[in-house]
Amino acid sequence: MTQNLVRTLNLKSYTHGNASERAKFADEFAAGLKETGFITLEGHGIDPNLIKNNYALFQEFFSLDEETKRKYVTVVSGQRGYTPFGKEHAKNRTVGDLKEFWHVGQELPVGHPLHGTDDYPANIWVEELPELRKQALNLYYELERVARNMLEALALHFDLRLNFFTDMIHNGNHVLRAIHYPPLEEGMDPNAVRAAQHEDINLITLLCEATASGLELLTREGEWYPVEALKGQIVVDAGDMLQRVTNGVIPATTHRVVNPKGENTSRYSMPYFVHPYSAALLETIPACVTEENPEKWEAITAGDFLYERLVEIGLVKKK
Ligand SMILES: O=C(O)CCC(=O)C(=O)O
Ligand SMILES: [Fe+2]
Repeated sequence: MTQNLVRTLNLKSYTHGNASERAKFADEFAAGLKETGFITLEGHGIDPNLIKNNYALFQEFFSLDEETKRKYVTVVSGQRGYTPFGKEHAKNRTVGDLKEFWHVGQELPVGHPLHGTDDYPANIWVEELPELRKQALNLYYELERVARNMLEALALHFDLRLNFFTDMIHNGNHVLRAIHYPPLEEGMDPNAVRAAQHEDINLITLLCEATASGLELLTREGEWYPVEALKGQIVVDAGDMLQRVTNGVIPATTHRVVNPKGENTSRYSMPYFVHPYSAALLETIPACVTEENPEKWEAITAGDFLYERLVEIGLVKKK
């Protein structure tokens, strides 16, 4: 494979461009999501040191002893704090993925009607790493800013009002997930993989460059293809919720993380799952319904959709 299938875009041509540059960015973003499901993004303006500091702090967290880490396992929903190794599995699989991770969620102001509700449990923080809170929240809101730009561009592409998606993600239930994939151990389940093939649940996902390769996308021709990001790039892909509101015009991207082929080392990554607020209705964009592409899904709230999927992947028990 000589040519890179994944398009690289520069966000500055949207945020600082003229009308035609903005339209070009929007159309290329949508084209990338349709062709391969991924694009790599430059010019997003996130300070490389912020990403570096977060990786360093989360690496420190994952290297704490098991007993200390287990203090941060939450009972609420797996949506905040620590999830131990092997718990999450892809939809329709029973073997757990070879990863442990930490979740940071939206912080709503005290007094906000949704503050502290089941949908927005409070974040928990690591006593042993007091610096983590500030660094993780800074990254969280920087990624939210980039997500807003990307979703506004998508609205432009679909000829919708520009705030069509950004209204949905106001106080969105986004999750920043810091993942550690430890080195493979001898005697592990031969079927276990770092992250089995799946689609993300949310609208779009932004991933700061991981510390090692392994991420792969499934092409429309059914072949696995490595997604490589250069230092400082963010990779962006489409989730189930975007597939749903676009009536499949933008399919959810199937991807996975394969086990290391060369050196057996840890891998760290930080996906940011961009979610609507829980009561937002996932309704089909009328222009995405045509005679050849009749409406596929009924409207559902983002919260109900998320709940169904969290049960399927083992992070939440059915009520
Ligand atoms: O680790 C990665 O690069 C991707 C992880 C991922 O796909 C996920 O957690 O949904
Ligand atoms: Fe994913």
